[in-house]
Amino acid sequence: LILYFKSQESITILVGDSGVGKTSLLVQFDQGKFIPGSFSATVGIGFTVIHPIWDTAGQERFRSVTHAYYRDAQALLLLYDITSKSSFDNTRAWLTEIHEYAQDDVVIMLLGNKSDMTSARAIRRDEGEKLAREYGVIFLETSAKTGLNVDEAFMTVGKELVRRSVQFPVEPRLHLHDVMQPEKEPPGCCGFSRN
Ligand SMILES: Nc1nc2c(ncn2[C@@H]2O[C@H](COP(=O)(O)OP(=O)(O)OP(=O)(O)O)[C@@H](O)[C@H]2O)c(=O)[nH]1
Repeated sequence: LILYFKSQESITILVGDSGVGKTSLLVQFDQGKFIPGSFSATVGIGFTVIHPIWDTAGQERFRSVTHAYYRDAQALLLLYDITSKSSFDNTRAWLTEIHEYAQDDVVIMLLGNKSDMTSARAIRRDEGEKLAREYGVIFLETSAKTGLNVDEAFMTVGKELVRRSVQFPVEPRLHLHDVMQPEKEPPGCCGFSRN
């Protein structure tokens, strides 16, 4: 699970089974490139200076830590791997957990990742669409490898957050300086004003 802090003090987190491509998707969005191979296990909560990202590696033993973060998320990207039926089946459990711990008005997006792997596909696009309809969430198929729909996914979430903030303005719940070490923040990073 990764926490991704973006402009306007919105917090987006990526969730989904291990290996579905959460880190790869974020790297593709952030740096516009695909770095093949698994990322070395990020233990506990890590930090990258490029953008403020917390990565808790999506491992079971960190679950209690990650539950606390659901509360502060304005948006959630829930990923499955289109070549892995179990990762797709588990999205229901993730959605249950999200509904239990996240805010009621959180923006949720279901992403079928690795859509470039057409010959190994195990989940049809319409199965993803159907699940998304059932839960009333937005759906896209993405590829962290080719970049397909990666920007669109983050942009769609951003637009939805703006739309909702116009309709239902709320005070930000978590300030960046509550969770970041000031000396690690690059000047002008992230469009936040510190107050
Ligand atoms: N072909 C293809 N491979 C991908 C894609 N996204 C990720 N991968 C590969 O899938 C593997 C897992 O990707 P990660 O980004 O580490 O997955 P993760 O969800 O962050 O995994 P955890 O950190 O264990 O939770 C790596 O070998 C990636 O290179 C994709 O869109 N297409």
